[in-house]
Amino acid sequence: MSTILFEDINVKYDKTEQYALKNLNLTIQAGQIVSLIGPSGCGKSTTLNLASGLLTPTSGAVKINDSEITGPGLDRGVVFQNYSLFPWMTVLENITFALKQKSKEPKEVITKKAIQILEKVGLDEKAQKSFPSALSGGMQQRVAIARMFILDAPVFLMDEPFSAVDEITRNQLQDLLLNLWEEGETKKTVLVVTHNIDEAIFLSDRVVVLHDGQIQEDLAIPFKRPRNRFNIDQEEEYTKIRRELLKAISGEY
Ligand SMILES: Nc1ncnc2c1ncn2[C@@H]1O[C@H](COP(=O)(O)OP(=O)(O)OP(=O)(O)O)[C@@H](O)[C@H]1O
Repeated sequence: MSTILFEDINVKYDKTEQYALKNLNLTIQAGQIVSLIGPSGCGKSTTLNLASGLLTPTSGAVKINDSEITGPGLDRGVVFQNYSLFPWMTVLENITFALKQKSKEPKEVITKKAIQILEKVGLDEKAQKSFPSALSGGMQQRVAIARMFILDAPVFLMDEPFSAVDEITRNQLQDLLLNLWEEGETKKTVLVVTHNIDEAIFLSDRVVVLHDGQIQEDLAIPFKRPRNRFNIDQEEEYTKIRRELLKAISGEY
């Protein structure tokens, strides 16, 4: 199990005056799902890119357990908004290619595992043989989620993973993510960037609101798992949390 630690982080991009992140201290406990939310430009993707190793902080350190992150690594699975698949490979090849990087098992075993996970996320043989461009956005994100789970990294990083799909598909993908996460023997540590308050509440153990590169609010989400979206939004606590987050996001404190 892996804890992600952001320690005294400052980030200033080249040729900019402002700091994108200022004195950020944040710990994502092992096995927790934490959402980052906040207005456009507040530093959500910058924070996620630090954890993925695509970006180095100007000062401070990002660690997984005791090890400082110095670049991308197989210990972190990543899903972006605009599908992280190789367009020149079929869906099945996208999964087997990823698995081959990690596993020395025979080709037949790898193919069998890939087919199993794709069936589990609801992609039949026809979809498996298709190229990503022939699939809907929702189906492509199913492939990206399948790949993330089969690679079995202890940390998942997701940048607006469901924002390009319609609301029904979005709900289905959230359920898929939570079902796979709950099934896991060792719980993955998940950091999700989203613009959607209801998504953040439904998925998360904690929701962190960023504002101008600083933490504005850090709220625990108390609802028991497994969650049912049609039950939790009836609870009084839900309305209270939603209101609190909305206020923090819009800068009314
Ligand atoms: N490559 C870059 N070069 C210069 N400035 C950047 C770069 N990337 C981000 N920034 C700036 O850093 C700040 C934080 O950006 P970031 O993308 O992390 O915000 P965000 O909260 O993810 O925004 P959004 O919700 O619009 O995706 C913004 O002011 C942005 O303009």
